[in-house]
Amino acid sequence: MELERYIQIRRDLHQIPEPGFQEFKTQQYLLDYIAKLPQERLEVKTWRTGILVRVQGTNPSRTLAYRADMDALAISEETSYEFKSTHPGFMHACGHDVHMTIGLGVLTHFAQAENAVDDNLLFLFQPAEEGPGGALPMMQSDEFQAWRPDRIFALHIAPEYPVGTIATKPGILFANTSELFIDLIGKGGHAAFPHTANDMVVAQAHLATQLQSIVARNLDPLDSGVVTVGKIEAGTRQNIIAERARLEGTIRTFSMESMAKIKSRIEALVKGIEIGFECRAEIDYGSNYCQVYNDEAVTLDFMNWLRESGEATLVEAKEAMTGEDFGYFLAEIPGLMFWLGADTPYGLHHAKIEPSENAIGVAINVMTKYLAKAATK
Ligand SMILES: CC(=O)N[C@@H](CCC[C@H](N)C(=O)O)C(=O)O
Repeated sequence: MELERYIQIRRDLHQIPEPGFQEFKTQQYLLDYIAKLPQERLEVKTWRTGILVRVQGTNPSRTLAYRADMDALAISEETSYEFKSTHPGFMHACGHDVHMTIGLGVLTHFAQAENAVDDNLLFLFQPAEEGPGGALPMMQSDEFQAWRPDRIFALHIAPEYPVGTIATKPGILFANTSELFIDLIGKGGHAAFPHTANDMVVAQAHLATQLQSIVARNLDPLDSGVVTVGKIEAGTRQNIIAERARLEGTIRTFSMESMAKIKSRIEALVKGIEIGFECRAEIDYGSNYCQVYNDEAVTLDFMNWLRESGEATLVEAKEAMTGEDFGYFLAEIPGLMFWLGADTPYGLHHAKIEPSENAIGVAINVMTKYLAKAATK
């Protein structure tokens, strides 16, 4: 494997980050690369801005899939890279450039005649993982259903683990998620006459603080949940009372009961704000992802193989409050997701994150060897 070649691909992809369902340049870049591979056993389809590539097996009885997400985040990059994003305000800050590169690396290996395996292999390049969610509609598409796999695998870079480490576990790995958008609509006015207005900056500040009481006071302390407000917007200038405010956030839980409980508490608190501040509120839960639940048998097979082969250092992962629409694939198809050590001091979604590119070689090696074993009778 030529690691330099894949590092260059990752850098190329890093420079063209695009938001969900707008991955046009990314899709073209991947298609151009795929077109240069030996085509004898390849079949390629596009679905919206995504791509499906099937590598025909020599004696197939099933199909094994690897899925990579494609979209980027609305973050202004602050890395030390010379190959920074060329799309102002957007950045691959969640490793999807790395995930796609690994997908191309594994695909390149199996496209070579000498590396043919018995079963079919399917490579999914999926749009819109960060939102609004590409996994569910991709799964429901005719393109996917015609090639529906029997097993499915995905990985996610993990800043906190050293390169050469893979962390996973059977059962729940990532949380259920729901986006959260709350609009508060009051009455604007002159800054000097607050008694004639309903100030949505003050209402929003109360609400943002109250929302933090839900996990602390309404959830069983032995359960886990997150309510994060990541963005607030209000007002137009310093001497005008704001007529509108908007809070944007996300909810995370490990059970649907806790998700329902948190949502009902949000609704009660928002009602209280409406009454207390004589305003109107609108709540929108945006896109919701189901938990990432790793199939027990498939995960234990992968973990045992990794332990025995020594291709990477295996760590038993803990559940995380991250979300992933890959959970939709796993709800129907046995498979697993794992964390790939990428050793960077900045976390996912940080403007300075610089995942180690050596992780690319580790993952290509692990996935080609594991898929070769799993797809050979
Ligand atoms: C791996 C990762 O970071 N995934 C995202 C998924 C976001 C889902 C949705 N847009 C939301 O915010 O609820 C994450 O933030 O965990």
